[in-house]
Amino acid sequence: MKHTVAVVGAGKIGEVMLSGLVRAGWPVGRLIATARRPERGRELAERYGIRVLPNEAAAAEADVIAVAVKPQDAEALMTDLGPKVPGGKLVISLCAGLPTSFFARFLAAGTPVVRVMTNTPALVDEAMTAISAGPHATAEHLALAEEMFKPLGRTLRLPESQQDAVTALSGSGPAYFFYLVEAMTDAGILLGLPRQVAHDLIVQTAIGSAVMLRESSEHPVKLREAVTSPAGTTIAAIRELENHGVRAALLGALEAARDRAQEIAAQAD
Ligand SMILES: NC(=O)C1=CN([C@@H]2O[C@H](COP(=O)(O)OP(=O)(O)OC[C@H]3O[C@@H](n4cnc5c(N)ncnc54)[C@H](O)[C@@H]3O)[C@@H](O)[C@H]2O)C=CC1
Ligand SMILES: O=C(O)[C@@H]1CCC=N1
Repeated sequence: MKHTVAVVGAGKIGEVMLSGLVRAGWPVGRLIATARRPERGRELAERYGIRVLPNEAAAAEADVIAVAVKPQDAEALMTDLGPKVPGGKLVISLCAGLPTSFFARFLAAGTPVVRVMTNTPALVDEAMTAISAGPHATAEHLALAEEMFKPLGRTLRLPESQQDAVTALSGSGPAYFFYLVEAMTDAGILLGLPRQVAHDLIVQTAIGSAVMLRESSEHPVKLREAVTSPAGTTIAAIRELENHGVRAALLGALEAARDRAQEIAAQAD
């Protein structure tokens, strides 16, 4: 924790990351945020006691520069900031789609770049973070990225070629589960339950199922079979899911998310 980290573009995911680092005991004097709007900067400084600096000053002071702007804003940011990033810094990209080679284009030769895809459950220290080495990133740089993201949940090292799939699966993944909970709560209302009761029932069911998935050594198919009684209620519901092509819809949805990541990269090329 002797490193100073600057989160450039501390919006939703940047704040999730900063809040996790603060909870993990990263010294607040070693955390810097940058923000486009001054009121956003003041909000972050008040909420976390961290410093808020302009991009260039943040990059000069930090050893680790985490880029958390939208991919569509990355080119403007890097055109301006990239040439001003002093040598010897580690650049971590949190951006969906953009390859590390995109960032290398704007940075001094030899600047190490690491690509990270995390997710919002970092807010409750249950993130899934995938870390990939880009140009000039050594084992030491990957270990430093892990040191930053491990307190926020699980981390995994993967080749960068798998990052668009990771983005589709675990980066966007929380949204799919929230969407399911939303839809199942509506279903409970359709069946006559009060909204709050339906919400509480499905949230606890989601938590219980997630803990079983993590802690039991059983395959998900086995876990589902154990709920599915012959001629029972569950199989009646599963027939409906199959009739509506929910499995195929999920395959298509994740493919669309992966394709969108590739499109973002192509647009930045
Ligand atoms: N929201 C999520 O669950 C996840 C997002 N990501 C990635 O994180 C990045 C940010 O996403 P969000 O946090 O959702 O977006 P966001 O829009 O909430 O945050 C981006 C922030 O960057 C700021 N910004 C833009 N240009 C700037 C500049 N030149 N200087 C300083 N600040 C600047 C914006 O004002 C905004 O506050 C994206 O690249 C996205 O792909 C990655 C994993 C999960
Ligand atoms: O929707 C997005 O593009 C970002 C990347 C992963 C999660 N949110």
